Amino acid sequence: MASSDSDSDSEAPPMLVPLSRSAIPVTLLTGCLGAGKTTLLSHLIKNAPPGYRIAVLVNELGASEAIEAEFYVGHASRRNEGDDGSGRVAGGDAMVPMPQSVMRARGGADGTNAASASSLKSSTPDWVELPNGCLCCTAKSEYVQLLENIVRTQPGKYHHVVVETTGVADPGPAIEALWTDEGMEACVFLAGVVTVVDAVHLLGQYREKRQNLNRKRAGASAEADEPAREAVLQVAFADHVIVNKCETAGDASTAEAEEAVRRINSAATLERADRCVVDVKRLLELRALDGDGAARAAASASSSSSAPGADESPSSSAHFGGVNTVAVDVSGVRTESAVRAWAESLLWGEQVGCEIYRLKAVFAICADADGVSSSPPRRVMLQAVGQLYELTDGGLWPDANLSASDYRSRVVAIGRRVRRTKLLEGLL
Ligand SMILES: Nc1nc2c(ncn2[C@@H]2O[C@H](COP(=O)(O)OP(=O)(O)OP(=O)(O)O)[C@@H](O)[C@H]2O)c(=O)[nH]1
Repeated sequence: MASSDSDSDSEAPPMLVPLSRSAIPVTLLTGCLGAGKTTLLSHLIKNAPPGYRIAVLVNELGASEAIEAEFYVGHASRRNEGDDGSGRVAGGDAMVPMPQSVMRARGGADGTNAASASSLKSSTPDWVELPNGCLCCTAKSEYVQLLENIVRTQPGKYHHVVVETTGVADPGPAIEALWTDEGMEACVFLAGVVTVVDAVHLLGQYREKRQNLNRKRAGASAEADEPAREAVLQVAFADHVIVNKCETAGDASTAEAEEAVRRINSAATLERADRCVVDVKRLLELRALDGDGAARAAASASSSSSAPGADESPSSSAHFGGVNTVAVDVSGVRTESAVRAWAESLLWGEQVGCEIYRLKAVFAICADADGVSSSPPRRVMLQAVGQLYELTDGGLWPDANLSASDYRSRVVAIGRRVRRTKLLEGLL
């Protein structure tokens, strides 16, 4: 319905309708303190295609009880106007994030900050109010609403949203919130999880974890190993990992860091970088959470994670709190009901003995949930994040002339204490 709030509105030119009304991708950016997340944001914003506007939401857990929330808005087009959008970003060792366009608020006790919000609103149209609260544990609904605000109140303004989680966050709840909120599906979708790791310090963080575990066994506090635990989780939940600071780390340490990433999560794509100079197009076009993303990840999980016995090797995951990747291939066709029963038992069962963070699979399905059979079978992709899962129909299996036993389904699981035998239960 047309709005006629004021005379000025009626005289204004009609609002431009975005060329594409499709949902806006949201990329979740994680990584340990100092790994290079801000450096990556700066690189993304400066090198996005002209006119491609990225809203960046930063949520940090401060040293005190107070939560600091910031909202940056990147203007990719400024680089074409002789201004990189920051005034201070380019050059030098100290990378400073988009300071000209930073808006900051500290929420009040009631979760709002009306006074500063209104003064900021008057000075900039880019203000979005962020209630107080931690993105990853208490502010799920506010976080979702904020993203809705960014997209719905300024239609057509942004082409992409990047949410940077705090440097010590477990990204699981944030991913689940984004992936599941039905109200958001109309205007935004989770495009993928990008994790920046520091090639110089990654292995040190994991070694620290082992030391902390030893200390814990000797009676130290349970919180002692939290940062390292989160470092492992950030890699485990990733769809794309940027191994940063490679030049400083040198070839040997970089290779070791890559090997560590692969052992935790061999389904994620991996990219080396210095100062997070990465392929911007690849990052902006990441679509990891759809059916095709599941198929790509399942196909590319390294063969080492599918080797029988690899999951039982003490060295495979001991350094990483038992977090590993296991890939299995199974032949034959299955019904959708059987696949759902298998997934629910694995993800929801109380006696499973493992904890699944991400699950990606491609199945040959001979009958849908209503029992309607298909010959050739259908290609159905499965994605799971934590306890949530989704099946996506990929159409008829491309090769129609196989005998039933020649269809090969593939499952890749990333989690804690994942075992081949456990994945295969209910599939064979
Ligand atoms: N030597 C080197 N330093 C880098 C590289 N990338 C980033 N840095 C520096 O590392 C420091 C941390 O980088 P940031 O981008 O602020 O890291 P961050 O992940 O945003 O850090 P937090 O916000 O504290 O979590 C900065 O001083 C960067 O300039 C790199 O490839 N090599």
